[in-house]
Amino acid sequence: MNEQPRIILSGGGTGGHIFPAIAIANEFKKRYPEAKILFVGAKDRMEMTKVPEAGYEIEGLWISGIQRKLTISNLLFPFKLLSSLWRSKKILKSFNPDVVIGTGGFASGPIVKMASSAGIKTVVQEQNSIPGITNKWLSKTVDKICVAYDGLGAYFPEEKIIKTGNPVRQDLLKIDAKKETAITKYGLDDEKKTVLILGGSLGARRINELIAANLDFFEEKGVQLLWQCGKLYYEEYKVYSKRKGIQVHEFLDTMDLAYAAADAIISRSGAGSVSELCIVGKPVLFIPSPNVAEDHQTKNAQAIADKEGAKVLKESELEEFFQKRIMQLLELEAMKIKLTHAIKKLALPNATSDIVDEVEKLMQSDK
Ligand SMILES: CC(=O)N[C@H]1[C@@H](OP(=O)(O)OP(=O)(O)OC[C@H]2O[C@@H](n3ccc(=O)[nH]c3=O)[C@H](O)[C@@H]2O)O[C@H](CO)[C@@H](O)[C@@H]1O
Repeated sequence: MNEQPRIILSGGGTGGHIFPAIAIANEFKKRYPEAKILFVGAKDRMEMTKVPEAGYEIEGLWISGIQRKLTISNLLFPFKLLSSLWRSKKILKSFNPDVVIGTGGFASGPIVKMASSAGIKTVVQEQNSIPGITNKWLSKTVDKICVAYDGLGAYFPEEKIIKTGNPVRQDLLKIDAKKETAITKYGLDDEKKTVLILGGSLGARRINELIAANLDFFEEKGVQLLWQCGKLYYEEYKVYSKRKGIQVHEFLDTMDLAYAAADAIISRSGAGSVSELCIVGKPVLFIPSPNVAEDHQTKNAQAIADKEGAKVLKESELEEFFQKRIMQLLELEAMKIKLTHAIKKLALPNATSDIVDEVEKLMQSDK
């Protein structure tokens, strides 16, 4: 194959779409150090900082999602879409990619669509068991669709689907040897148990409220907290970092170390978080977001719980069961062993490499 493939990656809005794209880009760079890679995202969204931090260039489109209510942003949507399609055409013409890969989110719609209609090879990667609007829209015209769950034939053309799993950043694949570094990095007490709290890439209001209401409980139990509260909530919650044994972070940039430090993890069940937690293999309590399309986070979490790989609590059950469940995860040795063993079995650690294999095959084909 050409040693200098030209690749456009596009996905964004939330970390769940950005980090898979970065993992794929890194795998390409490993295989083809001379590869030319460009990201395309949405102006003002998380990708505009996270992608340059990962060492890649990004172009931002004027695009946003459609909300379910009447807003100014919705009224502007047709104009944004037209402007983004036009801008995408220009980007494709000047960058001249061999392939365009979309990892979901509204940011990826225009560029992947324009690439398909220009006859450029295209792939989308769907992280969830129920696809988002953008990938459904793109599925008719793209060449291949890499998925992480069975049953997506209900939404996508069956002949295009390849089950690969979700791309996970390389540094998360081996965390067992990193505990000591993690304890030093986060200044934790190695005599105490650590609970890591994750609200997905943007943070979760209900989880933050729950943790704030249980700070005395954790202190009584001698448990320290590594708490990612999200950018939107940081101003409100950072004050709790003043308490001993509690660290509040807006966003964790070294997730490998955060996972390595944890004795138990409380997390939303976005697809990327779930895929990573299977690889990490620690006791997990999922609290799915009830505010996502077709309740897909509950499905993501339930798929793991059905195989006895994690515990799940709905937001409506937190009052009654939260304290009991989290202490079980920290204290019941037999349960901990059973859960970690079962969740690890569900890991698909070769996903990134399998996706890049599929993209390579497509690039070599006549289409
Ligand atoms: C509210 C919402 O719409 N959530 C969706 C979003 O989730 P969200 O954007 O939260 O994404 P995921 O749970 O899939 O992944 C979160 C990613 O952010 C990283 N991370 C998180 C916190 C942190 O401090 N540092 C950090 O690096 C994690 O390591 C992981 O790679 O996209 C997912 C994948 O399409 C969907 O399944 C979720 O339903």
